[in-house]
Amino acid sequence: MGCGSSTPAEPAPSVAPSTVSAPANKEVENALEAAKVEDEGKIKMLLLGAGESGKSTIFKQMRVLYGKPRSDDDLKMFGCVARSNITVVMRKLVAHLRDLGLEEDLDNESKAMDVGDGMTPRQAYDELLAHLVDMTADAPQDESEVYAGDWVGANQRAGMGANADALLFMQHHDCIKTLWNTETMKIVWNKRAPINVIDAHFNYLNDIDRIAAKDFKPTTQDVLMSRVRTTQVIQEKYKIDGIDFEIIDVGGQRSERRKWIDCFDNVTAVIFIAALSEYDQTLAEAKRTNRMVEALELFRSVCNNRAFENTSILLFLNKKDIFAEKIMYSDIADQRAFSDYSGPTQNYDEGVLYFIQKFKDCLLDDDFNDSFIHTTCATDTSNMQFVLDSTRTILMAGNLKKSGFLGAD
Ligand SMILES: Nc1nc2c(ncn2[C@@H]2O[C@H](COP(=O)(O)OP(=O)(O)OP(=O)(O)O)[C@@H](O)[C@H]2O)c(=O)[nH]1
Ligand SMILES: [Mg+2]
Repeated sequence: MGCGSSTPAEPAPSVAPSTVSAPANKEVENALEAAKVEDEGKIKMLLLGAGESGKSTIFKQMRVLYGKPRSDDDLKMFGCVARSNITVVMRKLVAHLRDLGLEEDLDNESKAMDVGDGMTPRQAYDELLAHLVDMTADAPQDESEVYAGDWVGANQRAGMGANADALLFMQHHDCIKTLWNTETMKIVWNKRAPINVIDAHFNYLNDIDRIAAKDFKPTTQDVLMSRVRTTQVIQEKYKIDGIDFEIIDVGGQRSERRKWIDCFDNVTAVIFIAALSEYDQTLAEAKRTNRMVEALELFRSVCNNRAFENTSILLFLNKKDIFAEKIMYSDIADQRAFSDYSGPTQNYDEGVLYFIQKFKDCLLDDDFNDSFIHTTCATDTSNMQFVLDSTRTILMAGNLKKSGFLGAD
């Protein structure tokens, strides 16, 4: 297989025949046979889907459920990423507050508050606008001073951009907290669809003090909620109940998809992940394209790809938690692409069924009729344990042939 990987596959034995004696030849044959048998018993799962659908989160859950605990070095990197994620989301929200013309609301809120010696929401907003959005403020404080005694600190593995944003978080977390806790910000949050923020970072924003603390050590949940765009094919191997599993994660944004084809060989199952909650959002990389429309098109092309003729295809409709929340204030039928939705508003079950049908409509034949589809929350370990265990059982039984699965959970 041609995938680049963080955990390279065992190299297949290869020796040029002309240089090998007869007994050695036998050894090579045996080794090749052993490798083939090992490969045949192995279950190879490929995670596919558009950007931000949740592939890497499921990849991380495999490690939580079946792999080794993270090293401190890993956790420091994720700590740095989590802090930078907060700066990214806040930068977008502050700019959006301005674009929505809500500064006056913030002023009114500030006037009605008695903050004593503390800062008003308007002051917090002005500071964030200068430092995070317009970059009109002075150069930041010395990094070593900010990170003195900090467990996470700066982290080379997180990359330059994440380090710069994590530093901004450490310098302005008081302002971020003050502004986040305003009524005006609640309005901005509910109008976030056009600005493509990561919904899971809502939880980070509600936990600023812990994340800014010098002894902050990311929890498993923090790691699962952290966001780094995948730009490399990554694979990991697990032995579960004596069976070898290999799971492959790829980048889902448009520019990453040309790398997918290198991973198509000998795949037992494709797990296609689509975010249910993204029906009212547009792509990060193409602002005019609805994310759900993109996911449907991508699903169509994956299911009808000849490379997967003999491959099981499973569909995970992910981010069900965000979908459940969003459906209460963002109507499916308000989206041009889904104006044919005729079910009741604010109805989770009807909304899910509608999108399941949209995915089924992508198939040329009815092979998928027997299939199982899971609605998932990739950041919820117990939900993923249930889903991945049943996926595993079905794949191991070998009774999934070019289909997916449909199971209410
Ligand atoms: N609330 C919630 N957040 C989720 C869920 N699944 C993923 N996320 C979050 O969504 C963000 C994007 O998820 P990723 O796993 O990085 O998405 P991806 O599909 O790997 O994206 P690319 O690497 O760009 O292809 C992360 O911050 C996750 O924590 C979910 O079911 N619920
Ligand atoms: Mg990813």
